[in-house]
Amino acid sequence: MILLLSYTEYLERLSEPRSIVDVALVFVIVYTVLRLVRGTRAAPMAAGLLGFAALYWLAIWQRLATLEFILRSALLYVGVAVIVLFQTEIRQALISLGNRLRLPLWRSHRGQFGEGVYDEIVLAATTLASTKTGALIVIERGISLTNAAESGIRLDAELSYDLLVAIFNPASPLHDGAVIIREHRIVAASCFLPLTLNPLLSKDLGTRHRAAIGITEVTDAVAIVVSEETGLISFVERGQIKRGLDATRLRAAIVQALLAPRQRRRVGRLGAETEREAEEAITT
Ligand SMILES: Nc1ncnc2c1ncn2[C@@H]1O[C@H](COP(=O)(O)OP(=O)(O)OP(=O)(O)O)[C@@H](O)[C@H]1O
Repeated sequence: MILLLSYTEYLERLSEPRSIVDVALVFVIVYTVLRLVRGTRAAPMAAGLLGFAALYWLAIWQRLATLEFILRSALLYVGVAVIVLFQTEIRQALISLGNRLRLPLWRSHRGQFGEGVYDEIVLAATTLASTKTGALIVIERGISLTNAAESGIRLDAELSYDLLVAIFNPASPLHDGAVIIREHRIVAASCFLPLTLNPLLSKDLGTRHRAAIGITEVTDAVAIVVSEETGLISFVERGQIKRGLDATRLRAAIVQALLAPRQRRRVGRLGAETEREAEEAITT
């Protein structure tokens, strides 16, 4: 519509309160989209789309009828292609938007895990890592993991270091697959998770790591992986994997992810301090 207005007419309309709201909304949307795609595989494609938009604008401005016709015809297909190619990112964006919009009372993770629970998970992960025992632990947040839990063996047991280590012991019939944690309980073990289809992931990452990334792409859960091959501990959130964490960093990542947003901001500063301390300890 704006493209049909003359430049001066457009500038005149800009001073109207409604136009100010209009421009502010567009700014917020563009800023949010850029923040969401930053650092993901969508970023280069977003740049390509901007190029497409710039070319389309040039075709209209310079009245290049053939180019404009071709680009206009391609618009519908570009729209469908964007939805198909970015389905993971769109799902993630909607989950994150939904979580932000929900009233605090509706949130199922309210930072009530208790410090002890984090320590049980961290201690189990580091013990398993020291013996190069493979493990996959998924922690539920706002979105229910009932479907994934139903693919495994239901436990509904109190979360403890001993139980986690016993489950992932290679001699245990439950060691294959993922453990799912809800609040302070182990809901199920030996669960099957959806694998990520992200083609940009390192080829070093096998199915355990891909399952961890997959579940965090389709839900807001976080996952902890212990590699059987390398003994490295990884933390996965929103499809992003942080590898080679020590106990301090793993704890900081779990605390940061599980606290309610308001507490998260406060502990974010503490987490940064803890990370700095850990870095200092490594370098000294
Ligand atoms: N879809 C899945 N859901 C849950 N767990 C899975 C899934 N696929 C594989 N696993 C787990 O991963 C194990 C195989 O890990 P694999 O060696 O292929 O992956 P990896 O990422 O290289 O891990 P590691 O570094 O521990 O070897 C399986 O024995 C099973 O426990």
